[in-house]
Amino acid sequence: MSHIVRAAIIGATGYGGAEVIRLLQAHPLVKITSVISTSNAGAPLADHFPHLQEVVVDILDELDVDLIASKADVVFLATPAGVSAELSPKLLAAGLKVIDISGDLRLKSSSDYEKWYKKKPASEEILAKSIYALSEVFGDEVKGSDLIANPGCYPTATLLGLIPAVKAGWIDPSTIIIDAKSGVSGAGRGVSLGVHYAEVNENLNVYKVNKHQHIPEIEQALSRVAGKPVVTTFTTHLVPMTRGIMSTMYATVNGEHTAADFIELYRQFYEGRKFVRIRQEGKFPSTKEVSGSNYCDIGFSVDERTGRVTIVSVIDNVVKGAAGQAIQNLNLMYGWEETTGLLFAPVYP
Ligand SMILES: NC(=O)C1=CN([C@@H]2O[C@H](COP(=O)(O)OP(=O)(O)OC[C@H]3O[C@@H](n4cnc5c(N)ncnc54)[C@H](OP(=O)(O)O)[C@@H]3O)[C@@H](O)[C@H]2O)C=CC1
Ligand SMILES: CC(=O)N[C@@H](CCC(=O)OP(=O)(O)O)C(=O)O
Repeated sequence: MSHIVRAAIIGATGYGGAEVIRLLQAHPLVKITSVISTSNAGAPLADHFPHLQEVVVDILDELDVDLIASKADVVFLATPAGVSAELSPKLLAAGLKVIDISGDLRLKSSSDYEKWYKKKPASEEILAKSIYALSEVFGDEVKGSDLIANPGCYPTATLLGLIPAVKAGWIDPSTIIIDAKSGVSGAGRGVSLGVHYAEVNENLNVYKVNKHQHIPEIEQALSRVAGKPVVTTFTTHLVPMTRGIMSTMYATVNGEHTAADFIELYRQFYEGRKFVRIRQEGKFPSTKEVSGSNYCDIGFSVDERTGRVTIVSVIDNVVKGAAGQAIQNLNLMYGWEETTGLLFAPVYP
């Protein structure tokens, strides 16, 4: 029988942190022992998130590494870029396991991190130690590790949709184009003009064209799987909805593979992995069909006229794209069944 693992959440007053709390409170093998805020320590968490009143330990702790180490075994960082690069080494030195939901530890090249995030990178030692934990693909490396770089939201949807085909050599990686769309919660709880209701409602915005920080993350993973450098075109759009990511991907098919062939390839690749669901031929997923859940749903079409495949992949950005996958990785880290505490159906409608 497993012992109960004690968890602390840094960034508990943000969307990612709140979702870690919501999901962990139902996890049978974890107890939340500390919720942490840098700007509101001593205040009740319910002041920020009334929906969490009486759900967990309510008073926000300050960010003090020794205090965290005295209360917890594992720490989730749901913090802005730049925080984990500096904080992770201290947390590890205090004997804690670290699961970082930010982008700080995902890129193995510190110069890429500096270029795309415009922040000071983590040390080479920390970058070498962190495991890029796209659970269904690199999950074998997670067990027993103590430093997890949780994948980004867009990369999760995109990579789960592309990797089986790239690995099998069924698509030409140099032809991949990714058209991605996100709900507004992906931008976090902080208010800015770009997420203002009047700017987003009944509007469709393209943003960070050829400048998005997830481009090097997607290319890093695709290059690893392809065994050669891969560059891609990846474009993001903001959609007037709260949760959800849809990544629509196009690539030239190598050889003669039908949509039915792709479906079979992906079903085999993800066999036994409950959180990736492959649609039947002619069926495509919508974001609402995974909302509030840890599922990633994928559909296919092959156009015989162009020789291209269209792959559509959807996730909930805050669950599979952040907190849910982080808990899936916690499960893998401790050698538990990866679905523990996560097998709930999407919220529909
Ligand atoms: N939202 C999403 O869908 C996804 C987000 N992510 C990533 O997860 C991270 C968190 O995102 P999200 O929750 O949306 O962001 P939010 O802006 O909603 O929350 C971030 C939280 O970080 C805390 N914080 C700010 N500065 C510091 C600091 N210097 N040290 C410690 N904590 C700090 C703040 O709380 P306080 O001031 O109380 O300390 C704040 O509530 C980001 O790196 C984001 O890019 C990744 C995947 C998906
Ligand atoms: C809608 C929206 O603004 N989404 C954010 C997602 C940010 C994110 O998740 O950042 P990291 O994965 O790099 O931590 C964006 O596109 O930048």
